[in-house]
Amino acid sequence: MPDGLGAPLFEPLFDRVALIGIGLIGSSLAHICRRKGLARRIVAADASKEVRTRVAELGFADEVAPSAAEAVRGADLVVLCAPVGAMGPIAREIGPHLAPGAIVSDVGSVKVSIVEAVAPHLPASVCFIPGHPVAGTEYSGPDAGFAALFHNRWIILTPPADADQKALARLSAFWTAAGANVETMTPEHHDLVLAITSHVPHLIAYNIVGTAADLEAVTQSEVMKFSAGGFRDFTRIASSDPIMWRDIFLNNKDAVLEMLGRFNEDLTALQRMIRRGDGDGLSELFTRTRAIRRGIIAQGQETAEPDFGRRAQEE
Ligand SMILES: NC(=O)c1ccc[n+]([C@@H]2O[C@H](COP(=O)([O-])OP(=O)(O)OC[C@H]3O[C@@H](n4cnc5c(N)ncnc54)[C@H](O)[C@@H]3O)[C@@H](O)[C@H]2O)c1
Ligand SMILES: O=C(O)C(=O)C[C@]1(C(=O)O)C=C[C@@H](O)C=C1
Repeated sequence: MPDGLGAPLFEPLFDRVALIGIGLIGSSLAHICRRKGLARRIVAADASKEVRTRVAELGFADEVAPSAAEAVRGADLVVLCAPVGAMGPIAREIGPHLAPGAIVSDVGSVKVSIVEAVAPHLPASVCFIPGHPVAGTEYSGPDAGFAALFHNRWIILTPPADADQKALARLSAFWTAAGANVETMTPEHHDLVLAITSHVPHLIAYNIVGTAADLEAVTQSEVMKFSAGGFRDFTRIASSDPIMWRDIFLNNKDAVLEMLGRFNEDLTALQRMIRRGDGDGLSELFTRTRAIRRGIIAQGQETAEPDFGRRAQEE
């Protein structure tokens, strides 16, 4: 049955793509590279021996390198797919082994701190174009990836002002062929936008699930038994990878705290409406928020019942 991802390219866009860190995102990139013929050779590296063994078993890479330094040798595209806090140390390791002219990118969920941590370790002969696919699930690890993850999702690239335009076009073509829509912006703006659209929502989910877990008047079995709708959606988000999210909050501190300040002010206003019995105020806000959800669906960013490969994972 056709998978909706289109035919493979006639010519691969890259000779050797090195993916460093093979969890959900790294393995999804390997799958789509293979599925669409984006690279002549896909090389995988991961700090964990267990993960390297599993990647070799799963067979979605042509080669599993013993180290990141080995993986990047001769690569014309290197994509760092590790947790945000690991990007700087990886850049330090691979810097001396990068091929001149290589494009180096990443998929980290924050951008300013990654640019600061990675750029100083890269030689002037490579082109560093940071990136962030706004696509994911609550699952992690090399078994979690699937080729359609980026399909019809955004990839945000944050090229430096003096970035090589040919390299930018080549990386954009790579993501477009992977099914994504490309947008460019500064790292600072990226971090502010993602603070409100992704980071604070995750913090709220972690917080509400933690609050429910700590209640004395409602038992744990009641929380589980009556989690049919809203709370259940929060538990999905709050089951996301702890290391990944620890690193995101530690590395997008200013923007997250700024958005949390705004969130707290609005929450206080809502609290007041409830206390004062301001039904008009509540329904006016809820009408506005419903329109936002409908706008997202109309843009095709969300389906009524998103799956994102979850069914396969849960079986
Ligand atoms: N999960 C999502 O929804 C999502 C979406 C978009 C972007 N991101 C970003 O993508 C990156 C990867 O996320 P993921 O969900 O694939 O994580 P994951 O936990 O599934 O996989 C991360 C992998 O990186 C490896 N790793 C850790 N340190 C390393 C190092 N020093 N060298 C080499 N490998 C190392 C780990 O062993 C693991 O296999 C993160 O920066 C995250 O912020 C995640
Ligand atoms: O769909 C989910 O489970 C996600 O949390 C994906 C999500 C997001 O917040 O939208 C999470 C982190 C990423 O950096 C990008 C995407």
